[in-house]
Amino acid sequence: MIGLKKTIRLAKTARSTLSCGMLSLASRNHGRAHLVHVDAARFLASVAKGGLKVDEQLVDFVKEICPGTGIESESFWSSFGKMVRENHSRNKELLDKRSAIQSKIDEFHEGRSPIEFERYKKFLVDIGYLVPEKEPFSISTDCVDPEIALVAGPQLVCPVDNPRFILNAANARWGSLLDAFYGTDVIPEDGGAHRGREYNPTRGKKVFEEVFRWMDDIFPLAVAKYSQVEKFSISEGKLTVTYDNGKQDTLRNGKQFAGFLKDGDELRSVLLRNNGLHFEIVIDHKSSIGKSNIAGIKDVVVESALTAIADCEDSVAAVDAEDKVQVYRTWAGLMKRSLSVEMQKGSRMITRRMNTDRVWSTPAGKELRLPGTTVLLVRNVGMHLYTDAVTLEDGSEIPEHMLDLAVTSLAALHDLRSSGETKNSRTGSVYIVRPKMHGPEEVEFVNKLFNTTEDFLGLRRNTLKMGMMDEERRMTVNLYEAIRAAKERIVFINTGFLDRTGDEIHTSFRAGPFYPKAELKQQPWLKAYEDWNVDCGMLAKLPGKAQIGKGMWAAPDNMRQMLKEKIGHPMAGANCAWVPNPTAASLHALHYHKCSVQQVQNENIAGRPRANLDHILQVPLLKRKLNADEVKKELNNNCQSILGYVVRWVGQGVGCSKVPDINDTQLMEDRATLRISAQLIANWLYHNIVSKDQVLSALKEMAAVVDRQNQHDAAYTPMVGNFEGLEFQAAVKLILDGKDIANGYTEGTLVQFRRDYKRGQRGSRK
Ligand SMILES: CC(=O)SCCNC(=O)CCNC(=O)[C@H](O)C(C)(C)COP(=O)(O)OP(=O)(O)OC[C@H]1O[C@@H](n2cnc3c(N)ncnc32)[C@H](O)[C@@H]1OP(=O)(O)O
Ligand SMILES: O=CC(=O)O
Ligand SMILES: [Mg+2]
Repeated sequence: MIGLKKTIRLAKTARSTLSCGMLSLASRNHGRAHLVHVDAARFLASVAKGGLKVDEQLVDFVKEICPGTGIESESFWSSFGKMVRENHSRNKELLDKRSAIQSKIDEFHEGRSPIEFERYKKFLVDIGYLVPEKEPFSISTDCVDPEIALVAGPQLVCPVDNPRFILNAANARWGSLLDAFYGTDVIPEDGGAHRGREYNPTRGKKVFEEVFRWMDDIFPLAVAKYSQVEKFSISEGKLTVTYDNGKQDTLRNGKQFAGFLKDGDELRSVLLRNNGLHFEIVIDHKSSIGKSNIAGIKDVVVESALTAIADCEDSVAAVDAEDKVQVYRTWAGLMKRSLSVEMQKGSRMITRRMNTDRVWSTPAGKELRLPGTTVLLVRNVGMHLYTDAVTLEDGSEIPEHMLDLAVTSLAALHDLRSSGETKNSRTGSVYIVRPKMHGPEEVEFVNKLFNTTEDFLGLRRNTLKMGMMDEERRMTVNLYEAIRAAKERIVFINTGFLDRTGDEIHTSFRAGPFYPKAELKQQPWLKAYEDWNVDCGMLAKLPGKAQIGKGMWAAPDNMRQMLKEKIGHPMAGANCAWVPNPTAASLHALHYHKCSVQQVQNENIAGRPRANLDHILQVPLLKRKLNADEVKKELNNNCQSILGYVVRWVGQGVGCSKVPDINDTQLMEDRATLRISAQLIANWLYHNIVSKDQVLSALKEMAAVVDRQNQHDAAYTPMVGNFEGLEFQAAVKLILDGKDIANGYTEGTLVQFRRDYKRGQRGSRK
């Protein structure tokens, strides 16, 4: 604990004041005096490094991960300090520019309805929102792993502050298709095929029927069906199947046979390949599942998530040095491949670690080695977040993304420098996803920070690759130029349609009320935005070097619907699309077998006219009258989602939750989905579709529902009876202040309330 005397001494010497655990420091910026308020305990527990004040937990952590990277911690802080000092003002300038542009747009719309389109478009050019496009170009990114550059497949996203989940994500390269069908709603539970605690053979039979149907489709046999196969064997480098009538057959396309494994004379595994993705038939006649079918198939394992994003951003609640160290330590554990978790699985304790490579024999008898893990990318936070884990000497917080960039890159040196057989990147790259950038100028700035980071970590130029989220409206409309600004290191453009929807509302907030959430998705802007992203990616020649990616399937329990619909992503020309968990990755992988993305890109997309920018700029304003029931339902639904998510964020530090909507559909909620819900209600409030009283009473009504949903969670504090509590108040603020919160981002509010919550907890522990 910090001594009171020391605190008071510092308060005096720094011409500062101390109140309620907060220290107010007098500071000057660009010649102007201002007060900086900092958490006294944190400020005093920080250490001077590189002209900054760094929380000692972070100092210790950096010391801990430096050995093996070739970087000394002192030199790291000194270079990092220089980067921050040289760039924090520019960061602020760019954020101010966002606000200035937004104010002009607000002014444009205020009191003017409907939008005069040509005038609006010209105005966007005049204020620098829409920038002119320059001459054609192609990206030149090199040293990209094939999982990103060449093979299309699912991309899993996972909060990096949860070691149990993130290890699962790293290992989600391979997943059991039998389990994916058995354990989800893909197979209906009627006709005795229910899921239960014990294995249900009726369901098991249906699972096999369904899996064989997919195999017949993807890896057809020349004559008959997989359900009729009694035996798999290998002779003279060829796969032979023997049917139950004794006849023999082989694959219609022999090239799909990629490898096998034998135990003595017994065939144990048959490996098939299609569109660069693998499918393994595991054979064991003695296993309980193997006994249930004539061919002795114990499992069908599919190559699932080729890549996974370890998320430091919207699915994570990291508000201070303690949380950031947890995030970074887990990422470092992945980069060192040393991360492990002792965990209870059923009635057993197990240790989860990262898988090693998998090895088969090729048909020609050579070794075939395939990665056992996904290629990991790390998503840093956006430019608008500031952290108190490191401050300038005057106590003001530094841009958190700079810290993320430097520390996640430092940790990744363990992978780059590793001489081990199994590496995250076999081509010597580090993959960093950058969210919420608003156009080329910001990309250029971030690109410069990448250069600086490479320089002080001693990395070859463009080792640090950039994944670029296309999730802000100003980013979308200037995407081609944004890609150009990072053309030597870009490895993906991904349509984060959730943030993008939130920004769609916030940007044109004053123009009028927006459609309810479900209808918003049906409006022309969304399809135009999705197509435009693919078109810009094709024009800049991403295929073969980088991914064109699509967004999250946010209903983790609706796998049947996902299996039906998410094929739309590869069919639209996307090399990857996001899934919320490993099972979804195994199922979504089937889409990339059915659809060759390369073929779609070459035949359907290359050369087509680019999607229409005018459609993207059509603001999806409500064009019909909503009745009272519709308003109430939408209001309740959004309040339920907001509270269900916020209550765990503020009270438990959980950044991503599964929250039931009003129809009892479990939805993945993160900061981006929160942004949509909060912005929509704030927008309706502003345009008098709902009143403040209606909002507050809906929140109270839904608080009771959310309390009930969480009643079995011992760590949960109910909101009913505690409406003054931080959890409830955070939700209120997100809506009531939604009009004025920069870009409608939720993180500032969440962080503030979570920090207060943690401070309160620390106080009560004293
Ligand atoms: C807009 C955007 O930014 S989208 C990107 C951000 N969103 C995400 O990253 C979503 C990630 N997904 C998740 O966090 C979770 O799946 C949630 C919160 C949606 C649901 O979590 P839960 O309710 O705990 O999941 P559920 O009970 O269905 O499954 C838990 C099991 O699945 C695994 N799992 C769930 N999600 C993931 C994941 N993303 N990666 C790896 N494993 C996962 C867990 O490890 C656990 O298995 P285990 O017991 O063997 O460890
Ligand atoms: O980050 C993803 C999104 O949809 O937002
Ligand atoms: Mg997002």
